[in-house]
Parts: sequence; C-alpha cells; structure tokens
Amino acid sequence: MSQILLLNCGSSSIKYQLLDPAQGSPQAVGIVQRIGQPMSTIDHEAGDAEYHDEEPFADHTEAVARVVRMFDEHGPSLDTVVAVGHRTVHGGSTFVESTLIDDEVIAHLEELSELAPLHNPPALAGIRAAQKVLPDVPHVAIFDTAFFSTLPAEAYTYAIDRQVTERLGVRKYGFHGTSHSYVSKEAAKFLDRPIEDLKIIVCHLGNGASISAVDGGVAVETSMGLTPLQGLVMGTRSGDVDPGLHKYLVRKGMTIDDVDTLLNKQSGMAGLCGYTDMRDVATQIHAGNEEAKLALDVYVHRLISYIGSYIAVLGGVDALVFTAGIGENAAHVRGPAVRRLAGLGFELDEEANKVRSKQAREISTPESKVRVLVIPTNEELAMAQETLQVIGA
Ligand SMILES: Nc1ncnc2c1ncn2[C@@H]1O[C@H](COP(=O)(O)OP(=O)(O)O)[C@@H](O)[C@H]1O
Ligand SMILES: CC(=O)OP(=O)(O)O
Ligand SMILES: [Mg+2]
Repeated sequence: MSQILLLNCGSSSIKYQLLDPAQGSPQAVGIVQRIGQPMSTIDHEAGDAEYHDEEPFADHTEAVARVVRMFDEHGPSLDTVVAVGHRTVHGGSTFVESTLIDDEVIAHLEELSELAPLHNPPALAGIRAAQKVLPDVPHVAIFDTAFFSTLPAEAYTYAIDRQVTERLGVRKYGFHGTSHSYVSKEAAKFLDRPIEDLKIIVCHLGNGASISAVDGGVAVETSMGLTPLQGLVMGTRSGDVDPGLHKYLVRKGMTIDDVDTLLNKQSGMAGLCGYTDMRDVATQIHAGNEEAKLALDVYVHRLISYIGSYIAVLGGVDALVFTAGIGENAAHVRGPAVRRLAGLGFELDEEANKVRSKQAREISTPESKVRVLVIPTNEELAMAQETLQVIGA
C-alpha cells in the first residue's frame, strides 16, 4: 500500500487528500478555507466520518499544522505515508516536470514567487510545514505550468522587445496544467477514442479560470500567461485588459501595487457585481440584479471569444469540455456559452445540461457537430500519480 499525502495550497485555501493511487478513492479528503481572514474553517472527511471546525488561521503554516492535528485526532494515521505531493503553481522555465524537492528547488521556488505572488508563497509554506511533520519521506513538487511546456513558440511568445523577454523570462507559461492534462485524457476515455486523434478544448472554470487547446494530447494554446492573471474573467481577477490600463491608472493617482491589487483581488465577478461565487451570482440574477446579469454576460462573452479562437488555432474541434467548480456545476454558465456557439455547429441538450451529477457526462445533442462534455477534474489523483512516478514507486 502506497499512501500519498497531497497538498493543494491555494491563495486562501488548502485542499488535501490521503490517497493510494492504486485504489483510486481517497482515504481522507479535506479543505481549509478563508486562511488569513478573521475566521477560517476546516472540513475533514475520513471514511464515513466528517469533522468541521472553525478557528482563525493566520497563514498556511498554521493551517497545515491544523491539518496534521486533524489526522492525529480523527485519523487515518499518517504513519504509512510514503511521499507528499505539493501543487506548486509556477515552475517558470526551470521546472518542466514534477520534481523532488530539496533546498535548491525551494530557493528557485522562492525566486519564482514574484511571478505568482498569490500562489507560490502558500505552496512554499505548505512544503516547509509538511517537511517538518514528515521529514523522512520524499516531497515532490507538481507544477501547474508543466503541461504547457509544449506550447509552440508562436503561442508562448509575447510580441514585445525580444531583449526584454529573453533577459527576464517573459513568456506565456500557462497554469492549471495538471487539471487540463487529466481532464483531456478523461475526455478521450469518455469518448472511447485515442487522445492522439482528438482536438479538445478544456474550460477549467474555478475561482481561477483558464482554457486550453489540446491537439492529440499535446497542449498548443492556453489563456493564462506569465502569471495567472491573463485570460478569462475569474472570481476576483480581471483576466485580459488593455496593457495601457496600468499607465492610465497610475497617471490618475494609483500606485502600481494598487493596480496589481485591483486586477487580482477587486476585479472579475467580484469587481463587476460584488459577488465572487457563481452560486451567489445566479441568486442575484433571479432577484433582478442588473449588475450580476451584466457580470455573467461579460464572463460568457470572454469565454466564447476564447473558444472560437481556439477552434481556429486547432483547425477544428472534436470536444469542448467543462470542468472545475463552475464548469462542473454551473448550468447557467455552460448553457449561455454553448447556445451562443450554435453558429459553429454546437447544439446543447438543455435537459442534460440541467442534470446535477458528479459523473462525467455529455451535454450536447446527438446532432451537435462538436461533443460537449462535463468532466470532473481530480488534480489530487493526477498529483498522486506524478508523485509516485518521481519517487520511482
Ligand atoms: N453548485 C455550484 N453552482 C455554481 N457554481 C459553483 C457551485 N459550486 C462551486 N461553484 C463555483 O466554483 C468555484 C470554486 O471552484 P474550484 O474549482 O473549487 O476553485 P478553486 O480551486 O480555484 O478554489 C466557486 O467560487 C463557485 O463560483
Ligand atoms: C493558477 C490558479 O489560478 O490557481 P487557482 O485557480 O487555484 O487560484
Ligand atoms: Mg483550483
């Protein structure tokens, strides 16, 4: 039995699982939310038992320590853990595959924090805290950027002075790669076709959101860039804006840090209507909130603009796949997006779109020229497989 502990440290949350990849279903899953806010929560499921606790965690170090105490108090024991896998968002050009963590790797990740300030510092805190508790097992970093190391130069190159891009490592890296990779493979299984023969567009719509074009299993384009700020409209992130906006806002009295905070934390759905969560947005639209309606329209408009563009990049598409919190659950986002693609041969099965399920499923009609799927992502399972590979188990 090879138990792997997986830690997915997000900007304000930690998702974790204790998993034996050979057995599939996890022995324990949990989530810590609202880290750094006045009150945090932790939910831990082990077997049939569920535990919930509320206490403030100032940072990820405190939160990981609480996760470990949860295992101590309620099990299962971490004694059988053979390795820990850490989701690490930015690998830069240095890390193009999952890597055994040592002091040198940690030093590199610290440097890369500049490019993913919301994501790499929590991952580092998680790595350090977990190393303290499990010092004798290997720790492995699994990078969001790795799957996109195959992007062709024409896709990852920004059209700015080459001396700047080359000296400073400025290029598109892409993120959520573990999910895009896992989901595209699961889509091929669902369609019962070799992935080598398929052109797939994956919409990973969570709090952070990105879309990718996958040709024959290889990533050829994606919407996130140098940082996880580029691309789609997100919970609190703007996605694409005119690069001239920064100078304009600074001229109007903001500092560049103010602009960064605005675009990362006060934009997206939160900035447009005051609600970050798509469930709240739906409730507000039902209640007649016009700002929420416009926010959803902006979200869908951006999404279909990318889908159309990726069909061009791929030279056609066999399957459009929705995943992550919004992609898997929000019929009120998938519906308008697929309906607006009718001119490109997409046909939504309205009833199938409304079904609530945790299973992979199809939401297009048999007449649709493109198969439209909902495939639950499982970053932790993919991370466990990567971890096993790195430790050679
Ligand atoms: N039942 C639901 N209906 C609509 N949206 C949902 C539902 N459940 C979750 N979401 C959306 O999914 C988001 C979280 O997605 P998730 O993939 O867990 O994001 P992250 O990994 O970035 O935290 C929430 O912010 C919310 O907008
Ligand atoms: C890279 C990224 O945006 O991650 P998340 O969706 O977890 O914020
Ligand atoms: Mg996520």
